[in-house]
Amino acid sequence: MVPGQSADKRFLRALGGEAVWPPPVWLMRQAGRYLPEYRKTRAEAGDFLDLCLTPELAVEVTLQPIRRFGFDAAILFSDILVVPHGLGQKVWFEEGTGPRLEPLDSPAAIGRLEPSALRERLAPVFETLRRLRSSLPAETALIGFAGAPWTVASYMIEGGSSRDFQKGRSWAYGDPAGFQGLIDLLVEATSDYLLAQVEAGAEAVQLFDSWAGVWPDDQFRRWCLEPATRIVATLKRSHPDLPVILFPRGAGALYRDVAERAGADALSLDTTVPLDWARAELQSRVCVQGNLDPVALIVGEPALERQAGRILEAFRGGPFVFNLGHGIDKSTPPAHVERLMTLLRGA
Ligand SMILES: Cc1c2[nH]c(c1CCC(=O)O)Cc1[nH]c(c(CCC(=O)O)c1C)Cc1[nH]c(c(CCC(=O)O)c1C)Cc1[nH]c(c(C)c1CCC(=O)O)C2
Repeated sequence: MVPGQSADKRFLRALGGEAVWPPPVWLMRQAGRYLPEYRKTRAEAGDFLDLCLTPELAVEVTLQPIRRFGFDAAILFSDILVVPHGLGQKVWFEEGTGPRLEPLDSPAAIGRLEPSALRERLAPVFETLRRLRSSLPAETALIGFAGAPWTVASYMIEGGSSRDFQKGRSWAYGDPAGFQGLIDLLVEATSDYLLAQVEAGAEAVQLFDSWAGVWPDDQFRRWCLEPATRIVATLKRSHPDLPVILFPRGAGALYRDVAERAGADALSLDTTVPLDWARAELQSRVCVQGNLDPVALIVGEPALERQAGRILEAFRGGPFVFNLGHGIDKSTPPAHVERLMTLLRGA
């Protein structure tokens, strides 16, 4: 058990391999701009990074979707880009353009990162988790998270979002040893960051590899699968019972390699993963989580019931957590989330 973990929570039982029915549910990006109460707190905070690093506000926005919908798990409110911030890279969020970073453009710039400062710089995140553990309902599990090394590296190198991550991929092909240096640094920083989250009260952790789907298979194994495997191993060395969820978004057929080799307890499936294949090849090995198209949730009925129904039918009888295939969109009507919860609780 991880510190203070309670194994009777439905979400944790599913991650442990039980077929829990009706299935536990939470939604990626469940705290966010589709909620009016989030927009209000966000306006008070000013800067997005301040919202992430002010425990009082981060606790409030984490709890907002729990109060409204009663999800089985709360995910820490933060962002994957607090890790570059914790390493000393300049990170800011611009209205309309999304995240911006001072680009890391040389091996020398990697040398200037400060892994030893990360725990102190991100101390407010751990305080947020401690407060959440004492304020969440007894049946609600608390999820910690981090971005996976490749996805975080891609933002660090590009200096923000990108369509195809050409700079990061070019570095990996042109100077694999140098790029490995950055990935290794991120494997260690991410493992340490997640360990600190667990010590502060996270009962499960999810690793988001949102851009895992851009690589040929050999590069995927080197830059996505291997780093994730190392992080899982480090976490399990200190906390053998800590459930770990991996989200190699867009990995396609390579999801099976992840299920077989990474040592994770659960895989979060993106919207394109075929249900029958996932049931046979993935759910036989790990708990699966997913994978409703966020657009079906924007649209609502009748598409919502049809799409949610297919997923429930496919994964019933095995370890399963209902979720989206990617984060909830800001244009989603909260009433559609309400409708989804009614459907799921009556499954
Ligand atoms: C790639 C990535 C990021 N952040 C994250 C990922 C991986 C998951 C994915 O692929 O969606 C993960 C993330 N970001 C956020 C959370 C909070 C927890 C949750 O509710 O799930 C989580 C788990 C809050 C956020 N992170 C961000 C917001 C919106 C900021 C705002 O309120 O203006 C939220 C609620 C900002 C952010 N942060 C990031 C981007 C690209 C953006 C801009 C996009 C946008 O504006 O919607 C980086």
